[in-house]
Amino acid sequence: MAVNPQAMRSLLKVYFIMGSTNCCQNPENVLQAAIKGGITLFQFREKGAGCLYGKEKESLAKKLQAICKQSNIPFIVNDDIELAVKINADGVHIGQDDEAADVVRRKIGSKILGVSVHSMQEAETAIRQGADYIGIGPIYPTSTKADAKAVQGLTFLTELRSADIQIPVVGIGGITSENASPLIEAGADGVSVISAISQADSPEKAAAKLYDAVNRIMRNAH
Ligand SMILES: Cc1ncc(COP(=O)(O)OP(=O)(O)O)c(N)n1
Ligand SMILES: Cc1ncsc1CCOP(=O)(O)O
Ligand SMILES: [Mg+2]
Repeated sequence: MAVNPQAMRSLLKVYFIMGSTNCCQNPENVLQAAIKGGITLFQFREKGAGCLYGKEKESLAKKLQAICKQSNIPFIVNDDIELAVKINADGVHIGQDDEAADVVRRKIGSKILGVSVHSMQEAETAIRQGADYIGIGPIYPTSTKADAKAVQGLTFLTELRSADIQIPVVGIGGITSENASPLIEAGADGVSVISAISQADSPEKAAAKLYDAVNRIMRNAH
């Protein structure tokens, strides 16, 4: 763990994830609007059919990183540890099919490390190997990730919190401002979304709605 858990929890409230293939508009404009709306953390996830590679990917990453920097939004890179280190991103997010968390921790030093987990065993390993937060999901059905695991609802999150595992947790998969409530009530520290913001007519309004919903639910739940 490299980041203070309380600070990490605040950053996870509205965690926007996006790459060029997720946007119907220019990704820079989408990110700028999402930041105006109130997102608290950003993950660059350049992945899937038609995505950018090499220099083009790096160039977009740097543009989006600069936008985040202007507003003090930490910039996380999905999967690509080399890119994250090269451009000095604020952190990385890895899953179970990526490099092991302890290996990644050694490569990134004190940057933020997020790990996707789907079971108690994976969660315990991620914590032992230095994760700052874990991502769990898909909570609801999603069409954004073709190879997503089976929908898990709130079962695993509930099991995790019942076992008194306190690591910061963010939920992912099919989350909107309308269905975020049970997730936060079950103990998540925030929501991570792709399409709810990137596919919205107004990414700014969509981000603001999510921000308001999460804060309202947290006030009532805790
Ligand atoms: C916050 C967050 N949670 C989960 C994921 C999914 O990671 P992973 O399972 O490695 O799948 P890909 O995103 O790499 O396709 C995530 N990216 N972010
Ligand atoms: C990256 C990822 N990992 C699990 S579900 C998912 C996709 C989330 O996208 P959306 O918020 O559009 O359902
Ligand atoms: Mg991954």
